[in-house]
Amino acid sequence: MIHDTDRGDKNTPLLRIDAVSVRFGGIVALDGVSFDVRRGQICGLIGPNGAGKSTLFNCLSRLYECSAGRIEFDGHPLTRLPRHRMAGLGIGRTFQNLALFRTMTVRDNVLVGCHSKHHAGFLRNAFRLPGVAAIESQARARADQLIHFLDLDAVADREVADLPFGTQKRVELARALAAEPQLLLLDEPACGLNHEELESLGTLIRDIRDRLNVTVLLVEHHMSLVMGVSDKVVALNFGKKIAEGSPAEVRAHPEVIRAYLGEEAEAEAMA
Ligand SMILES: Nc1ncnc2c1ncn2[C@@H]1O[C@H](COP(=O)(O)OP(=O)(O)OP(=O)(O)O)[C@@H](O)[C@H]1O
Repeated sequence: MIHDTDRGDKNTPLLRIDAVSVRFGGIVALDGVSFDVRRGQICGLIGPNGAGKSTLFNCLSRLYECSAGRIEFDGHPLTRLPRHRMAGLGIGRTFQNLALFRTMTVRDNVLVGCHSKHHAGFLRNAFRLPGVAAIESQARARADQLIHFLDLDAVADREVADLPFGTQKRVELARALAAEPQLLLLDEPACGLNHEELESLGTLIRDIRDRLNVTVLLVEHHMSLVMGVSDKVVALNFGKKIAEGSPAEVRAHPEVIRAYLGEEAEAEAMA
């Protein structure tokens, strides 16, 4: 619908995490974690509380610096990029606790996302120089497409603060997609959703990949969602990668069972 279909070399992983470690004083939040995410993949990242999932997301958004290791995005080292170059690079993100402009309408929130990619520059905007109107109308068209894609037409002109939590989460998704990311980082998208919303979330994540050509890295505690939607799953525990593979492989991995359920459950599962 909206995205370029062929960006970058198809054989290079879109995201390469290579021996990444993050330390906070004496705490090792990530300890030599490596894995790749291929273009067009939905990759689930799981692990018990404190495993290091958010720390990894924060490294990908450059909110945290890696203490060691390297992250490559689309073949380029992300770890050396200045923070101000992150906007427009092609990594979109949603947050566990929504990060929306609550007193703005749905449409304006999505437009903010469009402008983070196609800003016309302060002087151009201030003097309404040629090109500004075209950029503005492209942004509006794109916002309308995404509002429709996320089934937000009926609330497009309502203030975000007045909407149910599940709807606000879809607004956040629309805004992240408005910047035309190649990679979308979803931080616990199922958290706080009701049963019905949960059911449609899996389909929506697949649609984002299939119809918008966006690669997805998903942190999620809701196991049936992450196992149902992911092409591959990476499991962390105490900052280390303990398993990587298909959902079925990771679900059956003894270290994953031990991390989630304790050693007794592992013995039961093996029996
Ligand atoms: N800014 C920080 N300062 C100090 N310690 C931190 C910081 N951020 C994370 N940590 C620590 O790093 C470890 C990994 O935390 P992280 O939040 O990445 O885990 P998580 O897998 O996302 O957990 P959850 O599922 O509960 O969100 C934890 O021990 C946490 O306390």
